[in-house]
Parts: sequence; structure tokens; C-alpha cells
Amino acid sequence: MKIFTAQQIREADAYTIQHLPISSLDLMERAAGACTSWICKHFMPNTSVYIYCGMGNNGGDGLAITRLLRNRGYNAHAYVLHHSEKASADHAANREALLQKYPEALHDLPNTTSIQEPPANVLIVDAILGTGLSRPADGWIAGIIHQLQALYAAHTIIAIDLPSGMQADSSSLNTPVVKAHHTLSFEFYKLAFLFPENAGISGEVHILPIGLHPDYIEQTPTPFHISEESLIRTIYKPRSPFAHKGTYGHALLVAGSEGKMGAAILSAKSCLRAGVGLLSCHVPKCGYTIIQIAVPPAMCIVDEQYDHSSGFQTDPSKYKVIGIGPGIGTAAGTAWALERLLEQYRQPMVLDADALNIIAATPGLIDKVPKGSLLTPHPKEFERLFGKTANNREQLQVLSHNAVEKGLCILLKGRYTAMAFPDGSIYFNTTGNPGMATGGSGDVLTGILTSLLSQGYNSKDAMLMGVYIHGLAGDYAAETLSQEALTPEDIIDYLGKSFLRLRA
Ligand SMILES: NC(=O)C1=CN([C@@H]2O[C@H](COP(=O)(O)OP(=O)(O)OC[C@H]3O[C@@H](n4cnc5c(N)ncnc54)[C@H](OP(=O)(O)O)[C@@H]3O)[C@@H](O)[C@H]2O)[C@@H](O)CC1
Ligand SMILES: Nc1ncnc2c1ncn2[C@@H]1O[C@H](COP(=O)(O)OP(=O)(O)O)[C@@H](O)[C@H]1O
Ligand SMILES: [K+]
Repeated sequence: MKIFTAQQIREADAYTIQHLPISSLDLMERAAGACTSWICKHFMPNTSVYIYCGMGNNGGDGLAITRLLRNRGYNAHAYVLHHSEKASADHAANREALLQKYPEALHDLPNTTSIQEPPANVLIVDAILGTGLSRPADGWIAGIIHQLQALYAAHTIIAIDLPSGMQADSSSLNTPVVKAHHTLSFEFYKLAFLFPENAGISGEVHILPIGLHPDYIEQTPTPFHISEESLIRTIYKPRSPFAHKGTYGHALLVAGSEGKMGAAILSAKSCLRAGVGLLSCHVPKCGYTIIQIAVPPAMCIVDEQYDHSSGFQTDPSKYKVIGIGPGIGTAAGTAWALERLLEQYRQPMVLDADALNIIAATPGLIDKVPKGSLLTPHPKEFERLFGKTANNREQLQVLSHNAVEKGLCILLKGRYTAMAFPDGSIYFNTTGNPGMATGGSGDVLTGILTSLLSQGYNSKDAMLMGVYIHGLAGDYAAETLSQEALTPEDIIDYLGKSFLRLRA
């Protein structure tokens, strides 16, 4: 699914009106109808609903929703906030329609008043500002937004299109924004919903289709996408009936150190469960028995040292792929070994955890990483690699810039893991849950990505599919076990169910 900017959404709106037999007022009626149906499905007919409306089309939606809810027996009231002298044309038309049919439902609030605390159980709808927000809200309207924020604890708040004050394409850090329990967003996710620092502002997001023209959606380029199951299904390649273990590659995982052999076990087990043909693990001497017993299908290359600095005597290019990082530590010998490896190995690799920390601490080393490699930092590792950023929007720019400039596939882990590719595209993953916020979940991802590269998936496909099935396995695990009880081993155990879903 594409994610469009506020400007592109306006163009989609205009294109639809121009190319389909539908007026802008009818499109607003359709949008308001979709919101009304959603509200009617979730709240009883005699519910009291206070709808706060701005002077633009977001407010127009609110006025239409008031009328449509009244038609269906709800005690709906529109409060029009006069923050601007001029109402949009469709706002004015819907004001008139409400006045004609339900004059008692229309209340005007001049720009000197404040919002009265509604009686208990009143449902609040925020239709003050939508995608037309041209600057951060300030003055009287900022005060109104703060008053609505104070009602969050006692009332259910539903935002229309996006919470008022939120800019569709930017971070809402330090700006006044309504906090909603639900957001009914038209046709598309907004970029701002996906930023960690906007967490808790939009509540649950529900995308309501309103029939914007499919040609505009298809033809209009955007770097931003949601990674969806339909896309992953096109990537997934079932195994060939004539396959043998050589078909799916020989992968090398460089992982573990004293006290951190668990990271090596997790990435090795997930690599096997994700379908690799052959797996060798490069582990320090202290990890030999551990890995041999814990992961019998894996072969083992023993480092005579404790830090991976010996044991790469054989030519590493014989491996289809190398995954390096989980639990390796950042000792000088390990950094030396990584640098030698990057000099010798020229195919796409997977670099995670301490491999990234070493790269961050060694000037120029990132330029030696083979093109098409997958880098999997969490936010702290990202900051070490690419520096501090002012907000999540800027962080996304830095992510994409580095992916393009260095020819790497770089992700940034989180609720909606962002994946940036050398072609400039950025995808957000939606699978996964807070049960996965536990040490070792990332090691599992490293194993999966290494496995998919080994099986011949190209770098972009491996990252998109690997991140998706990692989250999906976590979701399956949480369904049966709860988020609290979920451990990284459970993600590995449910990988099978994720593959079965893609096959179905
Ligand atoms: N997508 C679609 O296809 C469809 C979209 N639809 C709906 O249209 C919405 C977009 O409507 P829109 O363009 O009229 O803008 P909107 O958000 O109401 O704001 C404009 C008003 O806000 C004001 N204003 C701006 N910034 C401000 C500030 N900082 N502080 C204070 N005021 C500020 C600005 O005033 P001015 O800048 O002129 O002073 C003007 O009065 C969209 O979100 C969706 O709900 C559906 O109806 C149909 C299909
Ligand atoms: N709240 C969440 N929602 C979705 N996915 C999550 C959430 N918390 C963590 N994850 C996923 O779990 C993984 C954690 O990785 P990481 O922080 O590297 O863990 P570790 O280094 O301990 O193995 C990432 O893939 C991340 O996207
Ligand atoms: K709104």
C-alpha cells in the first residue's frame, strides 16, 4: 500500500473529482458516510456524540457526520470552532444541510470561548483540522487542542482523518495535537502514524476506503509504502521438488562470545528454520560444545581465540552469504577480524548488533561493506552509525540517504520497522507486537535474513520478507502464549506457521 503526502492526497481528491462522475461535496458525503458506519458499528444508537468541527473540509466532514448520525438515531451535536473567518465551500454546504434538517444540533463557538467538559459517556469526535494543516496549531486553536487532550482519560475520542494538529508528513514532537483512541483515516496511512515519537496520538488507526481514483493511486510515485501480505506473497518462492541441500546455499554465521553464546544459538536456529541449505557457525573456542549440542544440524568452525580473530583461514567467498554480529562483542581482535572479512568478502552480507557497533566506531569501514548488504540496527545502533537526529522525520531521511548513497538495504527496528533500499524506496512493516520487545528477538531476525539471502532471494526481497515473517511468527506466538510470555525461541517455533500462511 502506498503512503502519500498531504499534497498528494489533495491531488488524489482533485483527480477523482475531475475523472469520475462525483462532486467534491459527494466525496465528502462518502467520507462522512464511512465514518458514520464505523461509529454505528461500534457505539449504541442512543449514544450522545459531540463533534468538534473546524472551518475547513475536516470540519465539513464533522458537520456531515452529525447529520448522518442524527438520521440513525444518535444524539449528535456539532460544535463549530470559528478559528478562521472563512469556511470552505463544502463546510458551508454541510452547515446549511445540518441547519435545514437539525437546527438544534448546530452550536457555534466564537474564538474566545473554551470547551465545556461534556457529561459522562459522551463520545467525542475530533473534526477540527485534517490534512489542510498549514502550520503547527497555535493561539486559540492550540488551547482548544489542549482542552481536548484533558478529556482523553474520561471520554472516548475519535479523530477524523488524523488527530487535529498532527501534520500528515512530519513529526508531531513538541506540537499541540489531539490525543485520540481511534483515528478514522481516509484511504491511506499517513506517514506521521508510523513514527515512534507519535506513539499514542492516533490510537488505533482504521483505514476507510472512500473510492479515490485507482489510476491516480497506481500512477503516482511515492517512496513510502506499507509492506503488506499481498506483496510478500509475490516475493515468496516455494521450494522446488528437485531441490537438494546445495540449492539453498551454504551460509556462515559469525556469532557469540563468552557469556553471549545464546545469541549464536538463536540466530543459528532461526537460520535453519527459515530454510537455509547448509549452515556453518563461526564461534569462539568457549562456544564449541555449546553450539554443537544446541544446534546439531549446524557445522562449527572454532576460533582458537575468544574474539573471532582467528579461524577465517579458509576463503570466505565459498559461502553464499555471511551473517555477522549477534553477541560477538567489540573487542579489538573482533574489529580486526570484521575488517579483514570485509576486505575479502564481496557478496551481500547481513550485519547486525556488534558488527554495526564496530562499523560505527571505525571511520571509513562502512564504505567497505559489500553493496546490497543488509544492515539491521535498532535505534541506538542507528544513532551510533549515523548520528543523532532532531526527530523521526529527519531520522527517516538519514536512513534513506545512507541506503541510496552506500547501496545498502538498511532497516530501523521498531513497532513499524522502516526499511530503506538503494532504489530510494522505504517500506514500513506492520507485523510484530510488543511481546517481541525482549532481548534476542533481533538475533532471530539476523538468522532469518541470512537464511533468505542464502536461498537466493535478492537483498530487497529478503529484507521485506524476512522482517514480515519475523513479525508474523511473533504475532502467532503471542496469540497462543500472550505477549508477556513470548520469548525469542517462540518466534523461531512459529516461523513454520508463517511459511504455511504464505503457501496457502
Ligand atoms: N482526502 C480526501 O480525498 C478527502 C478529504 N476530506 C477531508 O478534507 C480534509 C482536508 O480539508 P482542508 O483541505 O479543507 O483542510 P482542513 O484540514 O480542514 O484545514 C483547513 C482549515 O484549517 C485552518 N488551518 C490550517 N492550519 C491551521 C493552524 N495551524 N491553526 C489554525 N487553523 C489552521 C485553515 O485556515 P487558514 O489557514 O485559512 O487560516 C482552514 O480553515 C481532510 O483531512 C479530510 O477530513 C473529505 O472531506 C473528502 C475527501
Ligand atoms: N513493540 C514492537 N512491535 C513490533 N515489533 C517489535 C516491537 N518491539 C520489538 N520488536 C521487534 O523485535 C526485534 C528486536 O530487536 P533488537 O532490539 O535488535 O533485539 P536484540 O538485539 O535484543 O536481539 C526487532 O525486529 C523489532 O522490530
Ligand atoms: K481531525
